[in-house]
Amino acid sequence: METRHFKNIIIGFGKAGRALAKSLSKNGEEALIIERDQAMYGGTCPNVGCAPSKTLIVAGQKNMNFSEAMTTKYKVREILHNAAYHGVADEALVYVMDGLARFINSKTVEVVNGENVTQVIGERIFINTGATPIIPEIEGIHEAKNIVTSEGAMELSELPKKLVIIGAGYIGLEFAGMFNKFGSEVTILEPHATFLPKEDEDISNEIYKDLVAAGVEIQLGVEIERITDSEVFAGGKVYPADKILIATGRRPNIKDLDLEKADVELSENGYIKVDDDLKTTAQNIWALGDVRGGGQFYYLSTDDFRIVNNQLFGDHSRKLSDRKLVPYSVFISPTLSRIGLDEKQAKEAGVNYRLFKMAAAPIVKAKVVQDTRGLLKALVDPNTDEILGATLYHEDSHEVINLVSLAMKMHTPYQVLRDQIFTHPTMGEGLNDLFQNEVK
Ligand SMILES: Cc1cc2nc3c(=O)[nH]c(=O)nc-3n(C[C@H](O)[C@H](O)[C@H](O)COP(=O)(O)OP(=O)(O)OC[C@H]3O[C@@H](n4cnc5c(N)ncnc54)[C@H](O)[C@@H]3O)c2cc1C
Ligand SMILES: NC(=O)c1ccc[n+]([C@@H]2O[C@H](COP(=O)([O-])OP(=O)(O)OC[C@H]3O[C@@H](n4cnc5c(N)ncnc54)[C@H](O)[C@@H]3O)[C@@H](O)[C@H]2O)c1
Repeated sequence: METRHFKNIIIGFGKAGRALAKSLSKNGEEALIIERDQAMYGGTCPNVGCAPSKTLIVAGQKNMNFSEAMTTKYKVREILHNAAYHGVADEALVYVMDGLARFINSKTVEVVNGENVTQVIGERIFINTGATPIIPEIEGIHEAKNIVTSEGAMELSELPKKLVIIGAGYIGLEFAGMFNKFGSEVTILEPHATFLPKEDEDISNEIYKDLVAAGVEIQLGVEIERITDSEVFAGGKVYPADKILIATGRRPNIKDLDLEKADVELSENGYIKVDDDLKTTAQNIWALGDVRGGGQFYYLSTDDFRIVNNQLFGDHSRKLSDRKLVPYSVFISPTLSRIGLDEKQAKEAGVNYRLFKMAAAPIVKAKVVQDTRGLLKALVDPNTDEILGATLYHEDSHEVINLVSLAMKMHTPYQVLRDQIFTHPTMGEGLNDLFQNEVK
């Protein structure tokens, strides 16, 4: 068996891994990046995650039909896939190896590619293997022919007439909105009795109302009993389906890694355990991105890269524990975006706050784009005037939330956003209005 030595080995071609490979090369160090599937060069986001799903969502909003949208998605995916691959593989000191990686010990990794097995020995090893859909144990799920995950749902050659989605999380809601826009009859089945339990009730009520008004059926508090090729039995009812999308969360890709051989331990929730430097329990091994838990977002994988890169080539000041504010956006229509505390959390934590709240309808840009749905909320610290959190449910909120996020990070008093000059007409101007609308 061939054995090769590299100073740095990266397992998985995810966002953090490819950014790190590039940086290592730019800093004069050799890096091997191992990927089990050539179609996944670049990882989940450009190939089967964020980018293709958002391309389809936007295509639907532009009133493309399903087939046109799919053609567009394939084009965008190819561009992003190639850019991700060449952005790394063309680096002078980066080597790409195809195959499934598994540990032999904490310095040695075996890479299996069909009949070929290569051993690679590395001084440092970085695990960036991402996550994969959870398929829950529901009777019939493994036999039923029309089951898809998010990946399969974005590869369909025909629009399903009736789509049943199991799970009302990020993927469930985004795909519900998307397929509904293309013309599918969509039903979401969710065992949790509360819709969007993490959000304030006034926000989740608005979203529920808008999805139902668009034609999405949402069944909450239903236990999924059984699945056949064309039906889902849940909560004592039968839901006919041409396709059944399983959107019940994603688990870390660790099954094939033989982590115990490298003394890499897992945390209680089953993700790779890391310290404040993203080091695992093995001193020469790090874990980055979805595989280590802590929020499955592209931008957190990017930020994990920044932490490790700062250790290797910076002043080692950047720590995981510094990451206190993480915004998120759910790409339904309109988009839900949030950062920091909402009212529910503030009350639970006994945090005093001033509440600012307004409907999206008065914002001029909302009228211009003829989408006046939505609600904006922000919490402000009564002592410091700093923003404690904001939930924005409106057109383009995924852009506006980044302004609020920056203001919070810079400890900017809310009056700055209230009085800021924004260009017109933009949804950002809504912040001028929001911070004048205190609820007393
Ligand atoms: C449908 C969908 C939509 C999403 N939308 C968004 C969004 O809008 N915004 C957002 O921020 N996030 C979104 N996400 C989440 C986002 O895609 C992930 O958080 C992010 O891509 C994780 O990247 P990563 O660096 O952890 O690894 P990944 O990009 O998942 O890469 C891991 C790579 O490792 C490879 N691999 C695994 N095991 C091995 C092994 N043993 N040997 C060799 N290679 C291996 C895999 O094939 C894969 O290419 C979405 C996810 C999905 C599924
Ligand atoms: N806009 C974005 O940033 C974006 C978009 C898509 C995905 N993602 C990432 O991908 C991850 C995975 O998304 P997801 O929607 O699969 O997971 P999720 O954790 O967001 O939602 C899973 C849903 O499935 C339900 N569920 C769990 N087990 C079930 C079962 N056995 N039967 C029926 N329902 C069940 C849960 O109650 C929950 O509502 C997200 O956590 C997110 O981090 C992000």
